[in-house]
Amino acid sequence: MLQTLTERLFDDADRTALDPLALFEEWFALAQEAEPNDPHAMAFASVDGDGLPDVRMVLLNARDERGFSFFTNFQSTKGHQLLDQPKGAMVMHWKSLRRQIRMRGPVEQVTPAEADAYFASRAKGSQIASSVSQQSRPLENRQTLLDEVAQRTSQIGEDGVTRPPHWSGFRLVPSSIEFWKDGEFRLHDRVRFTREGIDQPWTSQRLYP
Ligand SMILES: Cc1cc2nc3c(=O)[nH]c(=O)nc-3n(C[C@H](O)[C@H](O)[C@H](O)COP(=O)(O)O)c2cc1C
Ligand SMILES: Cc1ncc(COP(=O)(O)O)c(CN)c1O
Repeated sequence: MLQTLTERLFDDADRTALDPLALFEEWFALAQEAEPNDPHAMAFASVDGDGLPDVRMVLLNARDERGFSFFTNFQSTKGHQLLDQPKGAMVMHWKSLRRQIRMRGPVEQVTPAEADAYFASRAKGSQIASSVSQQSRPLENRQTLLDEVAQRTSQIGEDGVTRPPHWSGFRLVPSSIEFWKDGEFRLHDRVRFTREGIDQPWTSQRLYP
């Protein structure tokens, strides 16, 4: 009988040839079926200049062998933190599945072409919001934001919205990926994959829960 990747993941006799990115896809597909909303939401942690961690939710965008990306304002708090210290960690927790995936690693910027392509695919309202929002900076009141959006909307008219140069994507290049699945009486299953670099092989290890 054909085993799922997850069955092989937690089968201690047979884990060697497993690709954590393929496992991610298996779990993410289940999450897309089961989660009531935002299966692609992830908490993303960065550190500030004092080494104090910071964390917020973002939406996972593209993912491939290069890493896992999300889009944001590079002038936001997280933008400054990640430009200054390009490393991060993320966690996705799917309550409906009782499963968690964590990753850590260096962070790089997506290419301008990738950012342009994704920005162009977004709803015009979201494009305008991203071009107006001075994300993470003080806002006097909500009406100010609404006025700025209205002004930009009438300026743009029927034209397309150009991606602001400070709105782009960060890509987490995982050096570790951990899979966690809920078990009875807290006897959860955990397996962590690590690698020395992006072109190095993954090795895996079961961990105490
Ligand atoms: C489910 C969810 C998804 C979010 N996705 C994003 C996102 O993809 N990009 C983004 O910039 N902010 C996103 N936000 C808002 C961030 O959590 C955060 O408030 C904002 O980016 C400012 O963070 P910062 O001050 O640490 O830079 C999301 C919030 C939630 C609750
Ligand atoms: C401020 C902000 N920017 C970007 C995003 C990503 O969403 P999308 O690119 O799908 O509009 C979100 C999602 N909640 C957001 O809140």
